[in-house]
Amino acid sequence: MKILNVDQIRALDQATIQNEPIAPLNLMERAALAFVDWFVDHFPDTTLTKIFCGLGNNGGDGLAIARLLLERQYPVEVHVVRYAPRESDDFMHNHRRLKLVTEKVNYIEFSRDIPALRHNEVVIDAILGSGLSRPTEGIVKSTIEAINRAPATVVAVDIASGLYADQPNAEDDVIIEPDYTITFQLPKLAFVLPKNGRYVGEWHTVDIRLHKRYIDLAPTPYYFTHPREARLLLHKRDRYSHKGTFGHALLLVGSYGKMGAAVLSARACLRSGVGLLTVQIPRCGYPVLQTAVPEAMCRPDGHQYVLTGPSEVEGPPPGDYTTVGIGPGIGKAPETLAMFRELLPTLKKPIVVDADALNLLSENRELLEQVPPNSILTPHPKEFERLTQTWKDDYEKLGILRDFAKTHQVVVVLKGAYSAVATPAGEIHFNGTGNPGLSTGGTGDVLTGVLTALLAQGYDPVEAAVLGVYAHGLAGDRVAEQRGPIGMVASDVVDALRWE
Ligand SMILES: NC(=O)C1=CN([C@@H]2O[C@H](COP(=O)(O)OP(=O)(O)OC[C@H]3O[C@@H](n4cnc5c(N)ncnc54)[C@H](O)[C@@H]3O)[C@@H](O)[C@H]2O)[C@@H](O)CC1
Ligand SMILES: Nc1ncnc2c1ncn2[C@@H]1O[C@H](COP(=O)(O)OP(=O)(O)O)[C@@H](O)[C@H]1O
Ligand SMILES: [K+]
Repeated sequence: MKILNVDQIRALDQATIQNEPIAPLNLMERAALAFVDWFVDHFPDTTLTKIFCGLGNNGGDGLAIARLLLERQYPVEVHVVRYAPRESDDFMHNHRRLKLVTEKVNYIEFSRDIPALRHNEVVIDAILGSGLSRPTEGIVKSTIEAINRAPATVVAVDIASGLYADQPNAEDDVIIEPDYTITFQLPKLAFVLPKNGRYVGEWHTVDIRLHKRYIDLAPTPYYFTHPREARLLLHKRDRYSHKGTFGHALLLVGSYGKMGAAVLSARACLRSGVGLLTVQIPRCGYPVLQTAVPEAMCRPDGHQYVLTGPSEVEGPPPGDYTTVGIGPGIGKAPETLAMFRELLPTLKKPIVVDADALNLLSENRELLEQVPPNSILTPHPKEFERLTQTWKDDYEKLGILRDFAKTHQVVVVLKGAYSAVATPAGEIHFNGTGNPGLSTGGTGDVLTGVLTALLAQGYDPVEAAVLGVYAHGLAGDRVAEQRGPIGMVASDVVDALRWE
């Protein structure tokens, strides 16, 4: 699903109006109806609903929503924040329509006009939408502050008032802090950026049938992975397949004290459909791995505690495996760096690079050029900062991320809430699965195993990253559903992986 910028959203509205064709007022009615359909599914008709409207089209939406809820017998109060002398045309039309249904429309010009808000009430925020062009001030700002102080549940129409859809806000901007944002047709870039968490809440898109052809043709580097899109990436298994069909992966993982990372990545790799798995671990990990992961073959390293490369047992060179996953738990010993330095030029196919292997790249930047093209790098923000530079805001970070993936021709999974998969072509795919329960040691090692398995099965690296990140997050969501997010451990995530 595409993420478009504000200019494109405006053009998309116009394209819909001209090509469908549909009158602007009817498009607003359709938007209001879609919002109301969601709203009545979530709040009973006894909910006292206070709708705050601005004077633009977001306010127009709010007035239409008020009328539609009144028709459905909801107890509704309308409060228009009168911050300017002029209203938009569609605001005026909806104002007239609303007046046919109720005489009671309140106007907020001064702070004393702001109504009291209680915990069992719902506030609908329709003050400002995607037309925001400057920081909130005056009575708009005071109203937003009052809403944010109140214990009521807040639902934002399209986007929280005061939040820019596609550019950074200033630290001191006053912005609605909604519980929910119900947005029209496509998500906004602002919704998936860490700084904005409290200005978005739980967000949902509602379909208002905007012009499909315009959306299909609109150029954008930003995408949000819809569950349907993720499922389409999944390869079907042939009836006559055999274990050779699904690749032979080599994981280079673990060190003394961090053998858990090796076990987690190996188990996740097996649970993600790899045909055969060999794991090279320092000698001290041999009994651990053979016991915890009997399905994997083991290549004990010549070194007792860290990876050095040469193995005690015969085996093909790493370049002969279908793919290699390296990093979880390996540490940064000089011997391990030497191994990494020797290994990289021998690899020709895409690999997965995580954790300390990424830190080795940051500290030895010349190695970056040796990483096979289209490899998948999976940094968390700190690791990514070490690989690149600091950023002043989330938007600058996205620019750095796109540049890095393009310059080095790699796929980068920047992990966290809404993990971002950056492609060598400069696109970014945001992932919506996962929850804060995943913020616990080892879940990243699980992701490395997942991605290594997908590469081994012949997935295109971008598709592997998008699908793997999606499935990993979904596994976390299954665990959260069953036992709650707090106390989830990485092994639970492995067990909850499903490929269907
Ligand atoms: N155009 C369309 O066909 C549709 C638009 N829709 C709604 O329209 C909204 C966008 O409407 P608008 O473009 O009118 O935008 P807004 O409703 O955000 O209002 C913009 C107006 O407010 C002013 N303004 C901007 N920042 C301000 C601030 N900080 N303080 C005070 N005034 C400020 C602007 O100068 C402009 O006059 C969307 O968010 C959505 O809710 C929906 O009805 C769907 C269809
Ligand atoms: N709040 C969150 N919401 C969704 N996913 C999260 C959240 N916090 C962490 N994750 C996911 O958990 C994983 C953590 O990886 P990482 O930081 O490398 O952990 P570790 O190094 O301990 O294995 C990543 O896949 C990340 O996207
Ligand atoms: K709003």
